[in-house]
Amino acid sequence: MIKAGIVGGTGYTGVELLRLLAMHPQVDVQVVTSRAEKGLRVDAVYPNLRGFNDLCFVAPVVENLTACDVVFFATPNATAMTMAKELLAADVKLIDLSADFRLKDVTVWEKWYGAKHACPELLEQAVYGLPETNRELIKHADLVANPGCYPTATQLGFLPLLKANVIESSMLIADAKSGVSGAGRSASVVGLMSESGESFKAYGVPGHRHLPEISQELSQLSASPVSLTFTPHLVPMIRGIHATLYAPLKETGINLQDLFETFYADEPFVDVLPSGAHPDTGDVRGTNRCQIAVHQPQGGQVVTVLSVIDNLVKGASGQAVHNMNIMFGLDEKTGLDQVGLYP
Ligand SMILES: NC(=O)C1=CN([C@@H]2O[C@H](COP(=O)(O)OP(=O)(O)OC[C@H]3O[C@@H](n4cnc5c(N)ncnc54)[C@H](OP(=O)(O)O)[C@@H]3O)[C@@H](O)[C@H]2O)C=CC1
Ligand SMILES: CC(=O)N[C@@H](CCC(=O)OP(=O)(O)O)C(=O)O
Repeated sequence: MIKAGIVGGTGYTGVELLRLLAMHPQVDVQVVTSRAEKGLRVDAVYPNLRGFNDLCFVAPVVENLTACDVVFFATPNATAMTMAKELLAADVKLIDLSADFRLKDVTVWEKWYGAKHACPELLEQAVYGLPETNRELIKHADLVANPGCYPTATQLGFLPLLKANVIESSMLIADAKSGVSGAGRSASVVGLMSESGESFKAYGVPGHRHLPEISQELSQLSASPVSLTFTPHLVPMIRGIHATLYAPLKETGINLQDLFETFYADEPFVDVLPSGAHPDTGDVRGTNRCQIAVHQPQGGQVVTVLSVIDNLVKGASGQAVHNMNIMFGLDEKTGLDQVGLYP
């Protein structure tokens, strides 16, 4: 059994990790941290875990985690980087759900995250954990930077088109919408029912911190430079991301459906829907799946890709478990092969 620890076990992605790992046949969660709930039983704070977890929350300190084989950081940005070096030195593999190790250039990271990076020397060895692009590197990684939720939905939609070099990579548009759980569990005015219910707004239009992440990763796959306009929106739902992606086609006679189906034929967690489909976030809720549809409206010059995920699963904790399966040589679907909730 793989001995796992979770730092930040009371947040939305931490609790989602606890749910997914409770159903994983080869993982034993041995440590779960929380500063606020330290000493309390996990299943007293989260009764949905009764019968699946008899641990108590402990403090997030290195000494509590060094006996683990793998530690997941489900913590705010700038937290994992304060403990990563010591844990790696103790032979613990790390999967960070935050953005601490996603960007390769420390000056770019410090600009977008507004903090000083505590261990820029680890950025080089960190592997960006999008299995669909980095599977071979993830197999041998000790430190995995789990992708952001918007970047996951966006990259998976653009990837087949960029790899096939059939779109103008300097004119990409990503119009993405997220449910409110994307903002985490901390209390905030924007998360109030009376603020986000029955209402819909864009935010981060001048620049969102996921822009450099998406640009960095897509640039590595593209034959020509990538330029992206990215607009996130907050929608009144709890889970889910819907990304509507646009790009000009270099030519119009391409069989886009065939291109996407072939590209993702062997991917366990990317499901290309039949021609003409309109994916629904409700169909991937609670699953590690990304469902994608590709359209060419009126047979014109622009390709429109629709990409949906559950932000807490494929956009965070499910993808983290997928990465763990790859790092430990398990069948990639272990613990993740589930049918979504409906409705
Ligand atoms: N929500 C989402 O859809 C997604 C989130 N992410 C990323 O995953 C990470 C976690 O997100 P989410 O679960 O939403 O966040 P939450 O705000 O819901 O939870 C944060 C958790 O971290 C703990 N924590 C906070 N500060 C510290 C600290 N300094 N040291 C140790 N533990 C700390 C908190 O517990 P306590 O304070 O009690 O210690 C809590 O358990 C973030 O970096 C987020 O950006 C990535 C993709 C999607
Ligand atoms: C709806 C909402 O607020 N979403 C968050 C992004 C989700 C996330 O957690 O992103 P990181 O992992 O990169 O921090 C936001 O826009 O800040």
